[in-house]
Amino acid sequence: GDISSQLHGGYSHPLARSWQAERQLTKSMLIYPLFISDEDDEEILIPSLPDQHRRGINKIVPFLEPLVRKGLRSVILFGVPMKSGVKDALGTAADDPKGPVIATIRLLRQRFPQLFIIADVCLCEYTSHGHCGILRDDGGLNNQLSVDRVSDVAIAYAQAGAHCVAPSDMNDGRIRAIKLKLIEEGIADRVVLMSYAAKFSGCLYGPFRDAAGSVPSFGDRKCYQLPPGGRGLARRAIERDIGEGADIIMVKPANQYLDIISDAKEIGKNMPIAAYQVSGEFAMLHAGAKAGVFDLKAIAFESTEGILRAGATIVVSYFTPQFLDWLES
Ligand SMILES: NCC[C@H](CC(=O)O)[C@@H](CN)CCC(=O)O
Ligand SMILES: [Zn+2]
Repeated sequence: GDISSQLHGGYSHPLARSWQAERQLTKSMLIYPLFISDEDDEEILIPSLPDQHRRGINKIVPFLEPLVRKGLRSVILFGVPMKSGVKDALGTAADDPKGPVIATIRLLRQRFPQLFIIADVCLCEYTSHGHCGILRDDGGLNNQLSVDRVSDVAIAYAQAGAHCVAPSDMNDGRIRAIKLKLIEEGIADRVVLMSYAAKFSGCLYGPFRDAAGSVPSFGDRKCYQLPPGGRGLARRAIERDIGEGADIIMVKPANQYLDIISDAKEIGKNMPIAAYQVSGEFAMLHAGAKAGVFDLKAIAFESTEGILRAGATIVVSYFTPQFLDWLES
């Protein structure tokens, strides 16, 4: 037939096939989530999140040493207060100078100078009600109080030495508030502001909430995380956060939201786009592999390469430790 119908030759060799990808997965694209307990010697497997643990500050360095040696470049910290009586309506413990996140930021900065430390910023792990902000009497989020509090926590993490703060709260205007406070503190030039700009409500965060003890005590997050059908709303949230000063835009979840990642890349064409393969997506892949649907390593690569194909060059992945081995070989 007509030679123009012949495409097979262009991908007839493994190297030619790899050349078809616009972006190749490398170790430096990967961010590894860590759950930091306030029980210093704890190291507990998280049943619903395969291969992941909640660790106290005394267990973090020995765990990270081999990973850093293998090329781990970045971690994102989630504080998990396990001690009783810590949580309150304001999430006061979030920026406790002796709390797990601030202590771990300081420790990791000192122990692993090359490691890029990202602090997730939210209140849901620290509030008695489990919501990502401060509540009004009617149970909704008080936007001003929530934004004031979230931005204060972000500054505390930055002052403690976090290279990057990543507010996952989804309160309106928190990016602008954090950027302004970073400028006021004179540290805006040394802190990356990564916005969870398009973060959707839905059913894919269950294992994380088990791990972090951050299940809302009532209601849900549908009034502040985006509705899964809201593609235009996500585009508006991305545009807003870019305008408010975000340095990196993150989309979350990832594999169920590849169109949003490509929208984010189109809108934020001049900036890096991150995506978070969340706990439910990760656990689902493990369940599929366990059920014999596919090989775990194969689906880890195929799902992550799909996230890159959509336009992300930064991936928050619970597969990171294995990728450090798989990308080596
Ligand atoms: N701050 C919200 C945490 C949020 C899940 C939730 O809505 O509870 C994510 C963490 N940023 C969950 C991440 C995950 O499921 O892996
Ligand atoms: Zn939250």
